[in-house]
Amino acid sequence: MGSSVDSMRKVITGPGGYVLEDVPHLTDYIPDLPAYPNPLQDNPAYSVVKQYFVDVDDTVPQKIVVHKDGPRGVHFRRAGPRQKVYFESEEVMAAIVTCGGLCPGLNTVIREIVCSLYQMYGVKKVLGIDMKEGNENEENMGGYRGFYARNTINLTPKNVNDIHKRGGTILGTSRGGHDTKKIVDNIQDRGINQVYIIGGDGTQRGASLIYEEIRRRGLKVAVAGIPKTIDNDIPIIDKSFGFDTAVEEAQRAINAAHVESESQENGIGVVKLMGRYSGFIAMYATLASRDVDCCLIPESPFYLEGPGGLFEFIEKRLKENGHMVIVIAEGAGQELVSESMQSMDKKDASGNKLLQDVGLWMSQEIKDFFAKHSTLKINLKYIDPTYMVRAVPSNASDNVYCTLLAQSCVHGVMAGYTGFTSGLVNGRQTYIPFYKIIEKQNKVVITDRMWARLLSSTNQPSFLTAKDVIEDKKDGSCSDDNMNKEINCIYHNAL
Ligand SMILES: Nc1ncnc2c1ncn2[C@@H]1O[C@H](COP(=O)(O)OP(=O)(O)O)[C@@H](O)[C@H]1O
Ligand SMILES: O=P(O)(O)OC[C@H]1O[C@](O)(COP(=O)(O)O)[C@@H](O)[C@@H]1O
Ligand SMILES: [Mg+2]
Repeated sequence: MGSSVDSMRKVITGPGGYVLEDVPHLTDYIPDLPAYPNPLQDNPAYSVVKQYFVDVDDTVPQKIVVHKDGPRGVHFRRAGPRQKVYFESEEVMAAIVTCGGLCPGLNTVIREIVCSLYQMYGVKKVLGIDMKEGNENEENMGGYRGFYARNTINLTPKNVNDIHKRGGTILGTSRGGHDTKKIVDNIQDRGINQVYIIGGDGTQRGASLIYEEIRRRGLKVAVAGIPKTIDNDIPIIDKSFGFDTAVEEAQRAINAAHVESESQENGIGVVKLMGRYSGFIAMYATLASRDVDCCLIPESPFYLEGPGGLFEFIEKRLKENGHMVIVIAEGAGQELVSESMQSMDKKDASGNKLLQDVGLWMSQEIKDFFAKHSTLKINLKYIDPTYMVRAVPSNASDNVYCTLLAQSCVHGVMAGYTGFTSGLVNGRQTYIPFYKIIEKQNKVVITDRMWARLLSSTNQPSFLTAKDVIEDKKDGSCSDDNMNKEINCIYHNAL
């Protein structure tokens, strides 16, 4: 076995091309840290479970589909309770923060972190980095800004008892305002030694900077992330929590579009769904619904006019069926909108591109085209349920998923791991180092099998020429990584 460690990466290699992308541990920079027996060994609920503690050498492969002659490949540390912990119950002062956009399941994760700390590890001090109510001052918003607002809420199993039944986050959230030094000063001032950060790709980037600064200062503070993204755009993990709920909620809008369109002559229902850079919600909602005739996502450029274009397809489908439903992800076709409207290059406080309303724009373009160039008299209804899919409470399967993510995260932190994100990889809970989570964004690969499944289910044009496909494959974007993710998404959705 070989190993290489720098301040960012801990990589262990083994026979047959085995690679472990390990996560940092507090003892990497505080060598004489005392360890204690895990209190779970005396917990009646767990002590009867054979092999409840995870073997330190257990790891989970990133790819489960491998060629018989291929290397064993990248692995991640398996999550779960360890024999030893590096925090005594009484010394723990934990903090939980939620950042970025909303996502179903945020409250479930908060609840389960609190309950796991209290009930499994006997911890009594858990703070929520909270939004101060009734004050419009920017300093008092939730998310990372909440660290400077000096506003915390004591979280106990009692006061989080039924929060998982509510959408949103009881702690509030925000975009922008990440100041690493100020945040770490605040963590130090308050005596916080465990930080649980729930958020998307931007949040995990921020969490990674916080971890690095804490390590630079040599503090005994563990930093852990729980990946949150409604868009499912975080790499490596099978899927993000709340995604199933969002897809389910999107069905309601698609159903409405279908009922509306079917009830009128040449009815067209247009539904806009979330997906700034990645079209996973639109793709899965389309595959689930079977009422959708055309799904448009940011990863698949499309065009309106001429042979093989959207207008031609709409006309054909209306002549065949008398009605149709189009699902469009909000990030799709942005270049077309910019061409025809004044280009808007604005960003939000976190630096995310602000989008123009492609659904509204496309609906108008379709109406104009049919008014001017077709004998068909269309009836178009535009449905925009974007925020509805993320403001709802998480469904049953997401609740279970959130619970396991939160428990895994707490076990990892108590065991002294830091600088990691808790994530599901090939159906197993793992610890993934921050740098792997933030190195790229997960996108739908339109030359992979899942998109082909969608195209064959809707029978829509691919808007791609053979030349585009060859160039896309040359780019290497047809990755095995994504293939694995898709296989797993199907597997989990099927459960
Ligand atoms: N590159 C970055 N470095 C540090 N903090 C970041 C970075 N990108 C985003 N953040 C912070 O993370 C928080 C959430 O980011 P945002 O992009 O809005 O949502 P999400 O985490 O869901 O992607 C914001 O407070 C933002 O300032
Ligand atoms: O209007 P807001 O709150 O900025 O949120 C809109 C955006 O949030 C998203 O849901 C993604 O947000 P996150 O990266 O925070 O998960 C996008 O799909 C959408 O464009
Ligand atoms: Mg994001």
